[in-house]
Amino acid sequence: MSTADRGPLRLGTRRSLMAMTQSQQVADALTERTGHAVELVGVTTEGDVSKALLAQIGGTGVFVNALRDRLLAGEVDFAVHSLKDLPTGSADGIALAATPPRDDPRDALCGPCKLADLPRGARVGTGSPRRVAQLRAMRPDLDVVAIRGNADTRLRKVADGELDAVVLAHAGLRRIGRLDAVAEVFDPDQMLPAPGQGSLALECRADRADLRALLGTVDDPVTRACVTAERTVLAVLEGGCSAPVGTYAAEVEQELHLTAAVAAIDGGRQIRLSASGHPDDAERLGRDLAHRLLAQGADQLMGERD
Ligand SMILES: NCc1[nH]cc(CCC(=O)O)c1CC(=O)O
Repeated sequence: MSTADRGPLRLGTRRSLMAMTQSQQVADALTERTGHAVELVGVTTEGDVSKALLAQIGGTGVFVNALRDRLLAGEVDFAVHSLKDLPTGSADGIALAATPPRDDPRDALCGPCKLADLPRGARVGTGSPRRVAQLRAMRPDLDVVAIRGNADTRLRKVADGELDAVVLAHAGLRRIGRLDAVAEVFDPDQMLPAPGQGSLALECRADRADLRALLGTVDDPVTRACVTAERTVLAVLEGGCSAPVGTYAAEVEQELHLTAAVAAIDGGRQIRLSASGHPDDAERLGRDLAHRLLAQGADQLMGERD
């Protein structure tokens, strides 16, 4: 039976507002391009129920594995993930069928004022070692507090006065309709985003050529090249989403520009390098840059924990 005979395509998604919103956007884009109806199937993942800090459980696919299990069992046709939550290694039997056009990849400060105007010793929440390291590099006086929970929960801690500010992904805030909370959007020169931040990933079973072609209609090759370069840096450095690794790639006039940094968690030292090349060589660009970072001591910096 071909895909067209099966009724609506079943899209597996996490149940959070952010996940549901981004999945519905993908569903609408697919229906517009292909005429296929798409229905959302909510799936609870380990990352949604575990209380552990992401820095401890992250990088191992806690937001992803349950969705992949549903794909392999044939219970859903494809899954939509935040690309930043995908482990860098490939998964048996699973294909990355599309990366739709990327949303804003930058991080945002949510609070009463810009970072420079926060009082000395202000309490700023984030669970990400990458954000911790870069925040401390800019403002060593801050009290950086480890938090987790969905974006709404984190914003509530600011509203309740428990924290002075939190750092969140601009893309996620836009998806949950909370750009009103943003006081400052960090330029990548100040804070390099996580590899793949702001991008989505559509996965399906590798043996479903029909689906891969159908999902490919929403793929954006520029996004694919950028996130390939970024994720290759992370893969070579063997870090997950919990590693203090920031990257940013952009394509300008058919040239791919990539910047990557590894930062000590105390903000004391950072190694930051850039390279450019052809978008078709995205993987090599990422690999070469990662090896240059390692040659300058990146692995030693990543190993330093406080
Ligand atoms: N790990 C949680 C997560 N996964 C993706 C996003 C944001 C949206 C995106 O990057 O696409 C977030 C929240 C955050 O970092 O603020």
